Amino acid sequence: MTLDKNQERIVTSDNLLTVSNFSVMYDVDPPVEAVRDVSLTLKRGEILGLAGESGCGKTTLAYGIQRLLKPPAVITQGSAIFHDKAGEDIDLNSLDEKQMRAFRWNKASMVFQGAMNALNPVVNIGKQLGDVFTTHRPELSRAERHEESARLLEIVGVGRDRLRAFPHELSGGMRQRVMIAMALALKPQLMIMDEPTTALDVLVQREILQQISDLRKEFGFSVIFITHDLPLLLEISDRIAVMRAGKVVEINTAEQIYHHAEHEYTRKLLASFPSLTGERGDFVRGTSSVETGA
Ligand SMILES: Nc1ncnc2c1ncn2[C@@H]1O[C@H](COP(=O)(O)OP(=O)(O)OP(=O)(O)O)[C@@H](O)[C@H]1O
Repeated sequence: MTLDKNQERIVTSDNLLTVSNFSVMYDVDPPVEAVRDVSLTLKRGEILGLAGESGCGKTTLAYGIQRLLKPPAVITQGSAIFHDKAGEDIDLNSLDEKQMRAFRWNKASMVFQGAMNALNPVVNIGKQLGDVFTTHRPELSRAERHEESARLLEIVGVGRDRLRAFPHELSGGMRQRVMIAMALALKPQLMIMDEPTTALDVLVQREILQQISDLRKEFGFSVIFITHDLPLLLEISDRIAVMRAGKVVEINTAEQIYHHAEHEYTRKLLASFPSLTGERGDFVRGTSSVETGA
């Protein structure tokens, strides 16, 4: 990867996140070992897809990394280390609640499935975006907040002219773009997206994903993208981690996963998507994919 001159000395590694031996249990009767001894790394600027059938632990892993899990979930072992671009290694386990909240907005943000429904229906979207800056960038003036919010709406393809729109005046796709704008507001280094476009129609979904892929090149953030839509992951991911029953059974580039899957379960998963196996099965990777050298 190329580094700009100022960063050259402080960025020590190409990895943004190192997850080691991470396990999560739901302490119910009988206990559910939802994530079992997962280790993986996320590179700077890459899109890592988390694939696997419903219930395999994708969401639990992502929430666990972000310390968003609530009881009965218990992290039973392992660590997640964030390699900040300022050169510091942050052990997410060591942060208290307040530090973790700041971390979540500033360094790593999250877009959930159905996030668009989380917008406040009686507050216009410009104000809702502006509130992110009021809370986390109190040094900005009102005019600067306004300009930043407008710029964000522009880059996610909503348009600055919608600043005063209320959520109900926007389509589902547009509202989801607003949520992505919020997640991008503080220029995080990591975005975790959990089925962020599942509720949207296929064309809108593809358009938004293409945009995310372009934006991460422009802004240099990494993405962990969760979905059970493997064909979609093959299109947009640089690498894919396949999960089964709480474990990562295979992790490799999208091309390798598609053409040379090593694990029998990965091959089975691929075969379960007719669009990948029939004559029309060749998936087309967008021009936006990057070579990670993984
Ligand atoms: N609050 C809970 N209490 C008990 N078990 C839970 C709880 N939440 C999740 N689980 C279990 O943990 C396992 C992993 O669930 P998780 O939601 O992480 O999977 P997933 O791969 O994200 O599935 P999906 O794609 O359906 O969201 C499943 O067996 C699920 O039933």
